[in-house]
Amino acid sequence: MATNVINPQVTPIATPPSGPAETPAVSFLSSSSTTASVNLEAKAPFPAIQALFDHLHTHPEDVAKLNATYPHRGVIKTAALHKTESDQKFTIDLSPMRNSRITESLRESLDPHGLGEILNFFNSISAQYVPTILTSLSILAGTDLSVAHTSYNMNYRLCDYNPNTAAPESLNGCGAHTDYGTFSIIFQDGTPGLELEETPGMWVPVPGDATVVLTGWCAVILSGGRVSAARHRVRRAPGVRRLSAVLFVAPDLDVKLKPLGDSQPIRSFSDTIMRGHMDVETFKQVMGKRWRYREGNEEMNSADSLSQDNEIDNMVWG
Ligand SMILES: O=C(O)CCC(=O)C(=O)O
Ligand SMILES: [Fe+2]
Repeated sequence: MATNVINPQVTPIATPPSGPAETPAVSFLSSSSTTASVNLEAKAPFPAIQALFDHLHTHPEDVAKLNATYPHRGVIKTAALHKTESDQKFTIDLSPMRNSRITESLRESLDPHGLGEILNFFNSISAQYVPTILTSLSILAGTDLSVAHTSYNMNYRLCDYNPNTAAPESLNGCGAHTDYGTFSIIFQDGTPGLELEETPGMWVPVPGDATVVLTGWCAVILSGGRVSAARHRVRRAPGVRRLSAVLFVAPDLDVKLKPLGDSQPIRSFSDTIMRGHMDVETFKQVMGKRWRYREGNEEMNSADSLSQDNEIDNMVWG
């Protein structure tokens, strides 16, 4: 069993009581920390993930069928093939809602190339670990976060940082960002590249075989600022392929984004947040636009692109 402590000088302060043998041990590093160390027996099925990417890279007819299940934005994103300035990676975005649109016949074509195994992995990880992690995070937040997570609003993402992109020498795998939701569990194939911003501008590498839980904007808001968000990025080594699998967990789409519970927030939030004027769905749309721009999957006018970071800060903070 691997224990991945990213910042060992900080004493874990929130370890849930030990439960049955299969209960994962999750320890967050400190109340201002942005990462958790996790003991996960589970390893993501990277041979299956590689097989799925390899198959889709060479079978455009299956890409077209997969994308047709979510015509709004597609499922496999390959902007990095022709955009040098965007993130140099390919992604496959799945979610329980989208997966229900994948037909039996498409499953029959893609299951031999890993899809079935990958979906089983995400489904089992979410059932096994998400409630425990929410419980641990609730200790740090000082309030029960599970009340805002009743519908399992999740996304499953596979990333292929592949040397075969438009800018093979670019170090930019995934630009600096903070995830929008409550937390994300990142599984890695052993290849380094993931980095956390410990203090502004100071990037700390995460070991390539660590599984980490990173908190996002919704955790900051719901916890009244008691939980901080983990800004992160992925650097590429030219010529080296890196695979990752990420499970994103967010509050229910209709939840009003404001500090939960009765205690006073420890940071000053904007009126929009304090009055609960923004729901998770709207916040996700604003964040998603910025996200797709960075990844090269959506255009944005240049005025928007410059102000997006500030836009989120202004929306959240007073
Ligand atoms: O590939 C990784 O390790 C992280 C990816 C990531 O941060 C994301 O997709 O939000
Ligand atoms: Fe992320």
